[in-house]
Amino acid sequence: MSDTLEQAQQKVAELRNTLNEYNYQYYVLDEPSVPDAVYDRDMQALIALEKQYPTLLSPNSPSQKVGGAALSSFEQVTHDMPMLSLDNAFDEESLLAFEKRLKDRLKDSATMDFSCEPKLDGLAVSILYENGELVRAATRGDGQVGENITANVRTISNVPLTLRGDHYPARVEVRGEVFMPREGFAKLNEQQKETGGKVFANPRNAAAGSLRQLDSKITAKRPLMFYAYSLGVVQPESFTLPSTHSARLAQLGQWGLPLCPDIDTAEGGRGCLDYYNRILEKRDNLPYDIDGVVFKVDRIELQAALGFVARAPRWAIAQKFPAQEEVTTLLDVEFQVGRTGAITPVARLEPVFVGGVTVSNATLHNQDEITRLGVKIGDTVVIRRAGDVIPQVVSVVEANRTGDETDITFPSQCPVCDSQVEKLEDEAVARCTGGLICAAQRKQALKHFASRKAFDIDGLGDKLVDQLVDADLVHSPADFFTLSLGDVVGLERMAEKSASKLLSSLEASKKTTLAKFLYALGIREVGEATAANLAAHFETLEAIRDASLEALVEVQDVGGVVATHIFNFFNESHNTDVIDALLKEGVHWPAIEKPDSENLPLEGKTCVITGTLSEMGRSDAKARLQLLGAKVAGSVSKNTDFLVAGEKAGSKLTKAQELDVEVWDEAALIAFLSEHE
Ligand SMILES: NC(=O)c1ccc[n+]([C@@H]2O[C@H](COP(=O)([O-])OP(=O)(O)OC[C@H]3O[C@@H](n4cnc5c(N)ncnc54)[C@H](O)[C@@H]3O)[C@@H](O)[C@H]2O)c1
Ligand SMILES: [Zn+2]
Repeated sequence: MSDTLEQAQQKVAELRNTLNEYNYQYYVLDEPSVPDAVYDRDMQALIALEKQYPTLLSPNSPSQKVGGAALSSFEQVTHDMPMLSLDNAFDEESLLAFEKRLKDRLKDSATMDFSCEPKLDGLAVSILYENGELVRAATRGDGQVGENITANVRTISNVPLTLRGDHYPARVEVRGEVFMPREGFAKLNEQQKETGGKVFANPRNAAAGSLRQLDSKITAKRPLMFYAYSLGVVQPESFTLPSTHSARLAQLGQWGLPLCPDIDTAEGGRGCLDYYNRILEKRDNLPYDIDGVVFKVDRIELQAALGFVARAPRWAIAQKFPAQEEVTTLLDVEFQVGRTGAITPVARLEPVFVGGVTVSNATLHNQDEITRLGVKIGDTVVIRRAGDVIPQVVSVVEANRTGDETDITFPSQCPVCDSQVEKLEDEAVARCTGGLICAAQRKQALKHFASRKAFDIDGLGDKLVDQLVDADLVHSPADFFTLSLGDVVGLERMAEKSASKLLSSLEASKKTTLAKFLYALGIREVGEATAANLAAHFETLEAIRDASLEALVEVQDVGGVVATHIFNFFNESHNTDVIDALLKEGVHWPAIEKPDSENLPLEGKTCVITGTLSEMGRSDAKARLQLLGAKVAGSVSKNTDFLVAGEKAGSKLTKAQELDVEVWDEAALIAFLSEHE
């Protein structure tokens, strides 16, 4: 390094300023502005400079202090014994160097035992028990003074309010980590999004934000947990405790304190490295976030001989895992159309190494998420990649804004097929409405069209649809009907016999029903039953095409959302072009004769369907019963006129028998239908 002292001084001042600001955001506001990896790099740079230029060292440097401060809104607690931080190791060499330092200092080269513990990513808490009763709990704060959070800690379900057994010190302080398991974190953020509450960047912030609440009723609703990892003050001093840290942890366990199930012991630095690798491998499958592992000299006597430096014990070290969060630049946003038409904004990133791989794309989920993040193109963004989960943009580093960033505009037209994009008010997802022609949705739409309950085209399975699309022979359903024998025979594994069979089943499928035709179009949320109701209600395709939203909600089982899907579908000209092409190819159906509603055989009757109907399927049965005037309900009551019970019918059948409701088996249903349809 060729820094002059003056340059170094300036750099040190800058780093201290930056780190103090990061500390404030992280410890006071519980809202870090940068990922830990960025903080750790700056801290390591500061430590290196202070080592190189010892005259620059100051007790006020962030490298010498335990980060954090007690908020004045809480009552303050002065710790009887300071709550310190931990030194960090970022690679094998620094861990082995740590072991060597210990041996040199102890002037003893014997292999040492270490207590090995996952480094839970939450916040340190001190819990004081007097005569076995929880009397006080506090945060670490600046290490000397913390915040009194007794009422909040009492709400954490696995923190015992009284110790087990009858042999414990009159006064004992337990230290450990309060954290939020991943599952609870994900649920909490879902809820917060729904209710417009604060969405947390990661489980550590969620834990800190939840614990440092002035209203403990809020804390009580948060899925927090506690694991103990050390003892603080113990009185009377004469109370006999085990002579190793690991045995003391076991003792805490006997008093009823929860311990992390993955703690272990190891021999020497090499043993520690084995443990590190073992836990690293498990990391993604653990139910909670950890940012590394902690190694502590196991024998208390040796710990005492080693002592402390300014902000951390000499006898412990945290070996950090590769970062799961990093910063990078958002270069652009592209919009991808999924198989169901859902449009997802994808962030194109300056490639960055995070979570063990180089990431150059991350999901932005949807428009609401873009709005929530307030993210713009050109921003410095925090990316998170944990396990196999798709990388996410978690926040924007606003401090890096230059003013040249540009807004992200969600397309109003599908980027693949140019059809209108539909976004319902209470749905997060925007969708392409060009279901029949959108290349992104093509295979899915065509497979649905050919399927049994739709056009029921014999011999046209999913694989063949893939082949036809890949060979560029079919773009929309109407193209099926223009296929020539030559087209089909040209495909791989297609003999002439099966090709001509396919053409004749295509021909046969042209004769269908209006209900099947509507179902085959693949309109969102229009299943068989809805399609049948639409057909019965409107009778002709023209009437449905021209129907207003108001007219559509008149149909049985059609609510506002489904009506909007139908309305938008028929108002997309790409779709109506395909429909016209299908009709031109000769697709037809018999006219519906309106049954005389006075004389509908099941008018005014309510029925329930349960069990497995092997011949027709429940939704088909439902649609057909509805066409005959029946109301199909979900549960059996005394107002039920009859129950259709297929195989393996359960509680509904029992209930019907109890209430003396008439029961039809599938054969009875089929007989009734064939007589009345
Ligand atoms: N992103 C930011 O802006 C920002 C700001 C400040 C700090 N940080 C992060 O916090 C770290 C520094 O924080 P720190 O001073 O709390 O130190 P630390 O997190 O590196 O280590 C000390 C803490 O580890 C925790 N811990 C978990 N398991 C433990 C165990 N088994 N035994 C003992 N302790 C255990 C305790 O809470 C303890 O206070 C930085 O390395 C950085 O990753 C980030
Ligand atoms: Zn499209």
